Amino acid sequence: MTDLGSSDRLAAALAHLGSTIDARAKEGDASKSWTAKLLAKGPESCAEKVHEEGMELAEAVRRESDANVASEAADVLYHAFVALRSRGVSLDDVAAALEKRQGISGIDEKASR
Ligand SMILES: N=c1c2ncn([C@@H]3O[C@H](COP(=O)(O)OP(=O)(O)OP(=O)(O)O)[C@@H](O)[C@H]3O)c2ncn1[C@@H]1O[C@H](COP(=O)(O)O)[C@@H](O)[C@H]1O
Repeated sequence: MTDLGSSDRLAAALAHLGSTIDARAKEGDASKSWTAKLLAKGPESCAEKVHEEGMELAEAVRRESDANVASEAADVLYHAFVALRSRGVSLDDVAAALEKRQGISGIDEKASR
């Protein structure tokens, strides 16, 4: 099995994606931009897309090619970012949530609840 590895490419691509989504939110045209179209529909529609794309990723992990798994994961990340934007939750907020968990085992965290 291949390691996940760290990826400067992913970090750069996600930063670019975040900026693009912000730009579409500010001046996107819903007839030309999927992002603007989704954002215009509000958080409920964004949530539906996150759910749908999550199911598609799960299905790909179960029985599809590595390329499809990567593609569906990209769909999930994109739609998660749009959903965050629809709620006004920033990437810094997500980073803070991830940082708080660093070094804490998920098993220990669950046991402490
Ligand atoms: N990363 C994405 C991205 N991923 C997926 N999608 C769109 O999300 C939509 C998903 O729709 P569907 O559910 O119908 O598609 P699907 O799940 O692939 O199809 P099915 O398998 O369900 O049939 C498609 O129109 C995709 O093109 C994306 N649209 C935009 N981006 C990024 O956002 C940027 C701005 O895009 P616009 O806002 O459209 O200009 C783009 O340059 C990209 O960087």
